[in-house]
Amino acid sequence: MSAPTTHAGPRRPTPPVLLLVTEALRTDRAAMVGLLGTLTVFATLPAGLAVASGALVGGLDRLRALGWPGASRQVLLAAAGLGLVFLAQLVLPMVARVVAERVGRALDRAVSGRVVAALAAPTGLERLEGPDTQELISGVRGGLIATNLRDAVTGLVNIGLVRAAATLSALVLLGYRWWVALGLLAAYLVAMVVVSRLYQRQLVSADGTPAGLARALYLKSLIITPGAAKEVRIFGLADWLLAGYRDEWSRALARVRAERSGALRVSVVSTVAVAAGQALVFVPLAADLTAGALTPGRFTAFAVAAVGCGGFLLASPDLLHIAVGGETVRAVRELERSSGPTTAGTARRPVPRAGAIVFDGVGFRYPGSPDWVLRGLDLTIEPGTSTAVVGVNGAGKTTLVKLLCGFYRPTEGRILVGGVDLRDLDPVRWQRHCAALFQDWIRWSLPLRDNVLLGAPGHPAEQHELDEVAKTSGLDQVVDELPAGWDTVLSREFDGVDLSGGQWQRVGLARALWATRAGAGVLLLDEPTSALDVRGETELYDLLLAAAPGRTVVLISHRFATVRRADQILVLAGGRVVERGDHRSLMDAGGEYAAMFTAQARRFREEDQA
Ligand SMILES: Nc1ncnc2c1ncn2[C@@H]1O[C@H](COP(=O)(O)OP(=O)(O)OP(=O)(O)O)[C@@H](O)[C@H]1O
Repeated sequence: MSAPTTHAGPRRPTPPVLLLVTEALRTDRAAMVGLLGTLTVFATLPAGLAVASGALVGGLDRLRALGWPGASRQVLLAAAGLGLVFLAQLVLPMVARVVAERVGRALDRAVSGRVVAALAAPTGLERLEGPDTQELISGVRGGLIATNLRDAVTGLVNIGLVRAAATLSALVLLGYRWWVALGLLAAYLVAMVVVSRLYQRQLVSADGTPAGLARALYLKSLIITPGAAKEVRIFGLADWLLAGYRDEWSRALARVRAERSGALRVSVVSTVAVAAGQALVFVPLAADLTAGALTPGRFTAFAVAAVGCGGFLLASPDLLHIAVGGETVRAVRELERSSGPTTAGTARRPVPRAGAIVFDGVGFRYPGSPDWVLRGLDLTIEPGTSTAVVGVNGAGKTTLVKLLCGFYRPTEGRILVGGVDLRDLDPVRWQRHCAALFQDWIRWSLPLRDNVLLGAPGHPAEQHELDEVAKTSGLDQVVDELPAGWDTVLSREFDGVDLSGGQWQRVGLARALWATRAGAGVLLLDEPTSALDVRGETELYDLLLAAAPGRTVVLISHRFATVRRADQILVLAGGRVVERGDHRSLMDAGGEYAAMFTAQARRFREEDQA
């Protein structure tokens, strides 16, 4: 049953100004209230200017008629008022801009932190890989959010200052002739709508720009990234990367630039048209002055008010900054909304201590992809046993592990853990229960000790336990050779050392093992030892199994010498398990496994003989 509809049409999106003001108030209420107060005071200044200059001219008029000291009080008061207004007009915008800068920076920090928190919160990867999220991530990483929000808050203040002042000036004109004030206001409103539309169009044309800019910056960064340095040199990629960077950069900005020049033309035309309207106000004013219907003082007050209305004409980039900042806030709110249910959903059952892992008719397509990676997948992994998964490249082995970790939900079918659907388990506890080493595990630029301990942050680190883990993963020799042992930073970038591929793999294994020590019951290894020689890998696997008694181990490997030791071997093809059994039974069956094993064994024999 679908949820009852609460409104007839799509809801109007909240205007960017409102979004920015509410977020800014949430971030730094005191500064924002001060800012709004400053704006309110500033808004009265042009009206004050009109009144004070009118009073001064009127006073001078009286002075001519009455002389000193009869009109002196009015003249002096008006002059003092005028001076105060000028001073405030000078000081208040400066104060407002400084406060706006502070609020903008605070907002930027808060929003960037919220994006990171929202991205880190979900246990699944779907949201993280979505194109909208990618754009936000590009924005956070490239510092674009920082610029967006700071410029938007400053823009709010700039526009707020002039618009508020212009509105009060228009109100002063009401005291002259209501139809003049309203006519002028109507003309300005039309111009404002036209200009806002133009900026909105610019915003639409900027859609996708952050992603384009991020691609460009990525290409440029490759030229100076140590990790890419070898290939950049050996294949002579520097020129190609630089050209690609320039190309992506200008393509990303091409539409924005084209739109910007169009916008400039139209805003100039609308500004001139409205300025002409404003000038027309001086016709009745002059006529009334000449006819004696207006005193020189009142004429001056209204003339100054008419000029003060010019703030409406402002078609500045601030409007674009406000629109962009508003969109950023909207996107962040949307991200937070969509991240919420994944973490705080209904799935709260504790992880069963015992019981098999069962894939029951599991089918899976990656979000947005029409292709089934797995379909009709049935398999059982008994607790405390080892299972090896084999299959050709792209068969879906890693995908199977990712589903098991709860990074994605099956498109169809279900995964049961001790009889409980994975969807109903507490996702965070389940992920802590799985220790995994993926093909692309992280090489933290941190001391070796942290590289291992991060397998279970917060778990008390006893040195003898760390040493045992190092022994099991073959890391002990590496520790002995490192200049500062466990405290050696594993990165040259941070004044440390770098390890070989095989040594790094042992670090990764030690991390996964540390997680099992901390209580993880399932050990998932996705080609964890591909950089080791065959003998090293086989020995290591034996050690691992011995070091993780009672743990459920799932191993993905293309090395059959290792695979053969598993209690159960699954052959994956066409998205399903096509063969299962232990090494002996699969060899006896003479199927795909036997063929792959024999081919690999023959190759190794030939290599040995050679
Ligand atoms: N994040 C993703 N989004 C869309 N498709 C993906 C994603 N990750 C993997 N795939 C696709 O899913 C299929 C299975 O990939 P998977 O990595 O599970 O294969 P594999 O058996 O582990 O391969 P290999 O032996 O090469 O590691 C491939 O066609 C791959 O392109």
